[in-house]
Amino acid sequence: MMKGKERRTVRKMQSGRWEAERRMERVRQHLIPEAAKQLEMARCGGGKLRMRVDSRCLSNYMRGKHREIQEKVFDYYNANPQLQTPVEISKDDHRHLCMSQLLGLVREAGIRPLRYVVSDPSKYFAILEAVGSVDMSLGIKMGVQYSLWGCSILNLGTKKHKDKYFDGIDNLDYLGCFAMTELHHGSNVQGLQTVATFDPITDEFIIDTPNDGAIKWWIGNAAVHGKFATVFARLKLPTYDTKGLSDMGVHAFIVPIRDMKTHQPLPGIEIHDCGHKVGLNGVDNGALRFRSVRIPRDNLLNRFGDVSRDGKYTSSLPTVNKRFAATLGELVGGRVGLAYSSVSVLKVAATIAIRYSLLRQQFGPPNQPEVSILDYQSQQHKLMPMLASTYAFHFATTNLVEKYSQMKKTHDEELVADVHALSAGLKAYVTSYTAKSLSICREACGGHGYAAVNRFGILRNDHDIFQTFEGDNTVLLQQVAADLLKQYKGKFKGGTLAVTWSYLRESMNTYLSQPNPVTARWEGEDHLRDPKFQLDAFRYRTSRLLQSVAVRLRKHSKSLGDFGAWNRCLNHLLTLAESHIESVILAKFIEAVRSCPDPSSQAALKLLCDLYALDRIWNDIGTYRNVDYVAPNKAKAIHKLTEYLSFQVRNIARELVDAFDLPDHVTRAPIAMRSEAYSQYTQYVGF
Ligand SMILES: Cc1cc2nc3c(=O)[nH]c(=O)nc-3n(C[C@H](O)[C@H](O)[C@H](O)COP(=O)(O)OP(=O)(O)OC[C@H]3O[C@@H](n4cnc5c(N)ncnc54)[C@H](O)[C@@H]3O)c2cc1C
Repeated sequence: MMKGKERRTVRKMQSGRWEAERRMERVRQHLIPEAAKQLEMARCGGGKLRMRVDSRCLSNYMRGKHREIQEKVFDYYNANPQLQTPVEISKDDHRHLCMSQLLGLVREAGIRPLRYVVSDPSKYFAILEAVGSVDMSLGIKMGVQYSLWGCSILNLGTKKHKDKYFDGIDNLDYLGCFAMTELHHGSNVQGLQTVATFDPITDEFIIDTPNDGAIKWWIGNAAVHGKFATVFARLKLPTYDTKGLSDMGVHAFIVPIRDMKTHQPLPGIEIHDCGHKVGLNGVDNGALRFRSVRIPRDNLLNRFGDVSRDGKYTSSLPTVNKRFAATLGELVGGRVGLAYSSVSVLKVAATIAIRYSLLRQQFGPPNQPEVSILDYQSQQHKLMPMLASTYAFHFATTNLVEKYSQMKKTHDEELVADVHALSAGLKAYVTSYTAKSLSICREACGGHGYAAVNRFGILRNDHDIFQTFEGDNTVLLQQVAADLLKQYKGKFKGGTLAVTWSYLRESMNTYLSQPNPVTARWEGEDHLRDPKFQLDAFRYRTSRLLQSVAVRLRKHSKSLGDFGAWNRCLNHLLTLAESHIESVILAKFIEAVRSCPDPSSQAALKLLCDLYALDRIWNDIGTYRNVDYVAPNKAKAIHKLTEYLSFQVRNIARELVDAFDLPDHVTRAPIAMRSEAYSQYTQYVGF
């Protein structure tokens, strides 16, 4: 006699098998003949589709070493319903709630982010990611306090600043802002106009907003909560003859903006609210104007340049440009955090869209049950390459975080350059991809995707600005392209290549030769799924773009000058940067597949990795065709295989999103609940 539990297990297995059979029948008869053939093979022992994924096992491989603290964050907010952000909330209430959420995390849950920034940055980013899943406004508010205000003190200041401010920042007594952007200048930081003039008589700096264009704008934490701001201003020093002032370039200064007791703006400081935004309304962005605000000389964050009591300037770095680069270089942490958090947004969105697409049924063969919308090839085309990209980005950004942590420990110069370019490229690429995907997910969920409670609208509005702040994506991609060109030129001068670009060393010799007409025709599945073919294809494209843009720039600079030539080739340069970043992402994904110890998880990851690679190649098939890297028959085979891999991923899609390990109280959308999704949705509406 079977016991109750055994009976239930057998019933479950049977129903699972019947469901699989039913699906197979539907596929065979109506949907995808090619896929049906494969299913048939599987049944006859071909085994191709017998992929079993243990989502726990895969999740363990993915989750990284800081999952515990993320669970602490999730549990804390889950246990405090008053701290959960409702779907409808006014701007003022949202700001207030967001502040309470942050205070709760630090003072009740006892999480001290700034300590982790110093001791273990990857743990800090894990907290930031978890907090952003609770409410993106909270993630950004925390980022402003710790990644921007806190890190400006840690990275641009010296010991005296750390000693004075560390604890207050960590425990939120010293809420602060990062005041770089002005009304007239955002991306062009060297164009900032706020001035800090040294007064040798009083041993103070005088901070001034010389015109309306120099009003600090968009400053997070400024409108309501901030007590301090790190203000970026042009340092002006009296000349030796004391008849004029010399401009030493942009420097950072600590400026108290509100009274510690009364919380009123301090004399000379005018603060206004930037108002209601498209998203992130839990963050109080404000505008600041300074009128002869005096701060002690000690408030200059003096790691890269200092002013002595008698007004002399000293720096270990020889030029304004070098000091400026060093200052901005220290601020990459914010960018790393955004890239990492953007992947987390993509995971939430993909989970909601895929779970719902598995649940939702529309139409079907005559006289048979309706099919799940994820069985439609078009739905697979929308969501499966996105799922593959989410995995790809997960490994790439995890690696970025590790590199950043290592850089902070070693201060190795090569690593610093590498992290700088990589964080710019990944931030730009991943946030753009996520922004587009959020709209695709909304649409993939039809009308119910439009209900605010199902989250796509809020996620889309909150995340959209990730493409702009911490460096506009178009501007960041240009930094990547500029770095590639620098490496390319260096190579010809006999220099070495930074780690991330090291593949170019080979590319100069191999990839620039004409494509091989024989391999251009190879279309076998084994060849197309060979990581070597995939990486070669990505790298070939990057190397070609790099070489051709270098030639074009040289040609145009003769008549247009450097600035004009750069602008003439700008779209080409952006394509180059994206191509390079895709190569880096693929290389990391391939490495992650190879290192996975569990065979079934490894097989699932390999499938995703192939889909990521082939989908990207197909996406840019025109380029490959134009240069005959891929012959027509091969292009067709790539397309067919991409569709087929999407179908295969569909079969394990549930397990793959489960492996993201996002509890229902984090995804929150009723349509994506693991069970009773429809009834949770109807309950929300009031039935
Ligand atoms: C919600 C929010 C919060 C913010 N928080 C802060 C904060 O706390 N502190 C702070 O200092 N700042 C903050 N900012 C400002 C933010 O960092 C800037 O908006 C950002 O750096 C972009 O600058 P910009 O707005 O001047 O855009 P612009 O530089 O004017 O860009 C506008 C457009 O021009 C294009 N463009 C600009 N330059 C080039 C170029 N060289 N080549 C090609 N295209 C170009 C861009 O791609 C973009 O499409 C925040 C902004 C927002 C909206």
